[in-house]
Amino acid sequence: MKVQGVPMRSIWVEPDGWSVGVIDQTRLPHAFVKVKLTTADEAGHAIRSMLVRGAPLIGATAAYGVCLAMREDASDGALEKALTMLRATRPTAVNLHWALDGMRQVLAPLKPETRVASAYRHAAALCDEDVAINRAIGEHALKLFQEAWDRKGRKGRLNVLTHCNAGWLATVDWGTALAPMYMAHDAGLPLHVWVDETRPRNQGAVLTAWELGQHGVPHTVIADNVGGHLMQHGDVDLCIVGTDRTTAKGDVANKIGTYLKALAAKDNGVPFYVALPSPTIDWTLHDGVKEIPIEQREGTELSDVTGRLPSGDIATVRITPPGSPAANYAFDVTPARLVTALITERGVCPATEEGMLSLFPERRTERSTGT
Ligand SMILES: CSC[C@H]1O[C@H](OP(=O)(O)O)[C@H](O)[C@@H]1O
Repeated sequence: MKVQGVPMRSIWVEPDGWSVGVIDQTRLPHAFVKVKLTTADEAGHAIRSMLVRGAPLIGATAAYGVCLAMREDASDGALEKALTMLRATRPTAVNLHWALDGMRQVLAPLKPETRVASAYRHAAALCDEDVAINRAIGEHALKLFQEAWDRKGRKGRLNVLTHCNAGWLATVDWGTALAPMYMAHDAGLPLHVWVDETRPRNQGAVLTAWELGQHGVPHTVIADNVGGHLMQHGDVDLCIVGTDRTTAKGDVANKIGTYLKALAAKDNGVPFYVALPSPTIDWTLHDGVKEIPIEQREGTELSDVTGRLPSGDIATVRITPPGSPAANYAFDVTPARLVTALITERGVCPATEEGMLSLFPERRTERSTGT
């Protein structure tokens, strides 16, 4: 997408042909800072610290982390060490494991001296595939936006609610849940986006609002607990969110608070869509609530808030009493029964096993043979 009118992706290989450029998302929206990753450890830290975040971008960063590791030492031991380190960075987004499994599958059979070039080729292909997937998701979701606008009699504006950031900053480009927002806005559909602030890391208030503002998409930042009230008063025409891991039966892990939004949507008859790139499907899982690992992060992410002072300086302040512990669950699981439909790069389907297999029939044979 564009930043100050300049097209760019969220991750790129620098002109030196090997170091990896990313945007420091912990500095947004007050500063736009690019960071150069030069080692696998720096890539691992970028993921753990959420300098880069979002399931697809985590996968892409990990893939380039393997590239950086191979530059230093392309031995079998170094490959396994890098894969293990990167795999341990964050537990919930399955794209991380999908990307690393792919890098291992490509590199392990090769002679060490050929691994670096192959690693960069595969990482680049993974990024290009992500962009194509997200563009396709956007096009499929755009049709749902247009249907919602028609149902509304094309009056007023189309109010869409989203949670967290599933924009181009969470992917290599376009985003998943935000891709149709850009397309709808560019097509002239009078879209307005309710942006959940998304405590405690505030990916909505900080990242989604910044992205939409950069593209000129009308939006309003709201507290996480406002969405239900807006739905009760007919001010939300549809919800669309991203996902970090979706099971073979359509249970959706996403940023903490998504489940509560889905409950409110169900109670008010508001369509609740999940933008789902296929690398985010974990075909091995069936019961998301029981089986999807939920990341728990430092309590200080909840007890402390960082922002810009009137002086323009950036500061961090504590908002909780010194003695109060804070529990920081980073994701929750929305059961498939609360999801109106899954929007994948191959089209839209019900959040059911049969619905997903109808779009990914090759998985049917795997499941029947247990491969
Ligand atoms: C398109 S995946 C975006 C997904 O990732 C976010 O989590 P985090 O910011 O912690 O990486 C959130 O769950 C988004 O929906």
